[in-house]
Amino acid sequence: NQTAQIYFLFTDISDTPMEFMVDFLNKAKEIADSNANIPEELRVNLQKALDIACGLDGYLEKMSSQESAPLAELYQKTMEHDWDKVFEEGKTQFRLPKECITGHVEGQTLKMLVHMSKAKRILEIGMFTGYGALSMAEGLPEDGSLVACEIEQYLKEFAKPIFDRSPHGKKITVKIGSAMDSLKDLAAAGEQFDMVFIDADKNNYINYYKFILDHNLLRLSGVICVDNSLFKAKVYLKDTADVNGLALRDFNQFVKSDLRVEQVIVPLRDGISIIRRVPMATACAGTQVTYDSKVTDDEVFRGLNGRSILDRMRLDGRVAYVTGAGQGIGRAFAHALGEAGAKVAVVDLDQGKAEGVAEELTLKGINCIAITADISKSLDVERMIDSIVSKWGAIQIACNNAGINMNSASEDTSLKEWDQTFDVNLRGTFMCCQAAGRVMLKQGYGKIINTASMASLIVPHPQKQLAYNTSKAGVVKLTQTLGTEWIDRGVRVNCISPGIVDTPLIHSESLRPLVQRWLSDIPAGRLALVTDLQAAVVYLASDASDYMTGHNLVIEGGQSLW
Ligand SMILES: C[S@@+](CC[C@H](N)C(=O)[O-])C[C@H]1O[C@@H](n2cnc3c(N)ncnc32)[C@H](O)[C@@H]1O
Repeated sequence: NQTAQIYFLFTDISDTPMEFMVDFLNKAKEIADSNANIPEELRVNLQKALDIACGLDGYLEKMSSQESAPLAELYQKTMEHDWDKVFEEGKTQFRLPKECITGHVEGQTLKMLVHMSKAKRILEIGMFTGYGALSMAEGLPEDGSLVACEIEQYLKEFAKPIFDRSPHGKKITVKIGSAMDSLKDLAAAGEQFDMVFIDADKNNYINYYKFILDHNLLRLSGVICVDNSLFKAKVYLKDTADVNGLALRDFNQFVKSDLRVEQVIVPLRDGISIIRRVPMATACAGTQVTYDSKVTDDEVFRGLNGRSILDRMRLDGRVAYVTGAGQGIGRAFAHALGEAGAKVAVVDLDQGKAEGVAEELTLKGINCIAITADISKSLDVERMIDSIVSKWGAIQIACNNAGINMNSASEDTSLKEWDQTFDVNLRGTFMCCQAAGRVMLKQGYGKIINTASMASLIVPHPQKQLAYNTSKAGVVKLTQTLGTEWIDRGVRVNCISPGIVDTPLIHSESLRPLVQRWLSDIPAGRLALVTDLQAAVVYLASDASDYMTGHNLVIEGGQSLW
């Protein structure tokens, strides 16, 4: 049986419930085969059970993504090493069984959990030769880090050359000593982790777990993974006398009853518990928890409607549009709203640009459509709103960002330039606000975010831009008026006033020489980047800003204050 052969390549000592099951079935099958009185049907059924049990681990190995070359090397080096000899030579304090390595499927599972939980800081308790540590480090972002606690100095040296060969090894710091002492040091230093992997001495699991939660080593909504939580099935077998099995049984029960967390045990290999720290609202739901008298049990403590502040900034299920989204600030707004969970209509005068940004969003898994519209034309504005509503049935977020800027000395400003600027910047913004506002007033909910400008507050110089400055001052007054007129019907209107933003527009031949001059006027010492504005649009689009209306949120590196 080929799958059985693959399976036996990986381990020669039974260590997991499935491996024990295979052993027992093999023995039963042997007995059946050597006994002529056994009914054929029993033999056939035993073989079927054996095929299922035998095939599982090999199949999981084959179907899980391949491990990296350094991980494969680490696995092989661990398997080939003579661990009894190093123990007898006094190089390790304990006799280390090579089977305690996490290995391919579990390593990939941990790496996947790191990705899914977006962990940046990981704590591992019990590193052995570093297979799990390196697997998790591979799932971390470039600036992520992992602290591995290990009692054996020998193992740190064993793992080092392979960590050094991996591009992810630099994320790992090994702390040698008893894990409990290391946890105390980490807590004293105020460290916190997004994910903890407990995989050391089984009798201490409960102490590690309690210490981690009681000393806030796990951040809010962090995850603890625990290896061997099925402990060779001993946690649920009635006749268990094994101390480690009993320790794990108590541990599982303790976690199950702990209101601060939720747990599942995944029956992979020897069992992996995934334990999530729950928000206070979930922890307290349906329970009569009585706190210490110093605790104020209110919405600040539990989170408004049970949602933490970052959850309240999520835009999942909302429909947004952004005008002028083909480039610059509008493109950054479209990405930001999409990343926060909204569906986004990417609106631009230039069809190619709108489609380009929509393609970017699609690649990131954001639901979107591209719409070509000239927002200075009322028919285009109506068509834009109608197509969004017919596609998605609502509009919760309207981001009126499209604008133009032309430079001329005021004595030379033509009426054509004035009208064109006002047609887009003010009349166009008004038409968009009105069309989106009508939909939102009917819904009883909406967030309008207009792009104004620092030019609404100061007169940027030395460039001359009368029409632009005046139109943007108009956008602020439009925002204030609508913001107060519609708030009692659930529609908030705010605007963002960026300072001078580093977009292709300011690299034009006429403006480029002015950059040095502008920089000397900006306390922050640099121009704004479009990414500096993204959090503001998400905040104003979210429930977290519900009490804010008619506001002009100025983001200019302090320029308007000098
Ligand atoms: C099951 S192995 C860890 C496997 C490892 N997580 C991996 O990915 O391959 C357990 C490790 O915990 C270490 N260990 C046991 N007791 C410890 C303690 N009190 N403090 C720190 N490490 C300990 C052992 O030396 C051993 O290397």
